[in-house]
Amino acid sequence: MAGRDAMKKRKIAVLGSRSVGKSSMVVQFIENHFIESYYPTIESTFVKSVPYNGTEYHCEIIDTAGQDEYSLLGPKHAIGIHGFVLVYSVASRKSFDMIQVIYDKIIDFCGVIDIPCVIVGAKMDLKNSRQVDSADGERLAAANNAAWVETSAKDNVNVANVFELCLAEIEKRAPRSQPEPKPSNCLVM
Ligand SMILES: Nc1nc2c(ncn2[C@@H]2O[C@H](COP(=O)(O)OP(=O)(O)OP(=O)(O)O)[C@@H](O)[C@H]2O)c(=O)[nH]1
Repeated sequence: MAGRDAMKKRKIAVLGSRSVGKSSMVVQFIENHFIESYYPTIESTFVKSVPYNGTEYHCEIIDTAGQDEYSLLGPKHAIGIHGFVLVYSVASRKSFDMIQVIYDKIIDFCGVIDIPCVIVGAKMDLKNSRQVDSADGERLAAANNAAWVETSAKDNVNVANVFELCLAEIEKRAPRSQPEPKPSNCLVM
């Protein structure tokens, strides 16, 4: 009999400052094209079956509205999230600085010390306007026990890796004896 493992469900929330490229990254992953224009997101949910490590994962990817330091985590918005993708633009130091702020809000809200998380340096094609070195991104991820990758939705570089890394972070924390990891019950709005 095909068990639950044949199609595991995973909810992934994509968070970060405004205009860092969250929607473009998700749309490139789901629909394989790049959005040139900027349309601020309210919230969109996408689904995709993602093969990882010999298993098909039914991923629900929640593309959230851009965050700032005043955005609040509200219990009314809390839903079961298994993994977090925190996105900054390599061309915006401010968006990079927001990553720790968002990370800490999630940790505080969930009352945990560690979450399955991938930190993403988006827009790596913008070589001439880079404000964040790769080494800074790697250091931030290491300090927070998170995975890290740089991407370009425009050139479709490393976009699929983001979601594979996120599944890896989720699965790393899932006890082998239990079929489903406990959702972290958090969503930053
Ligand atoms: N050069 C370049 N531009 C990008 C890339 N990804 C996104 N952009 C552009 O950046 C702008 C913002 O992209 P969005 O994907 O809408 O950003 P967002 O983070 O979803 O924005 P919010 O909805 O406000 O949170 C758009 O004009 C995109 O075309 C990329 O990889 N390279």
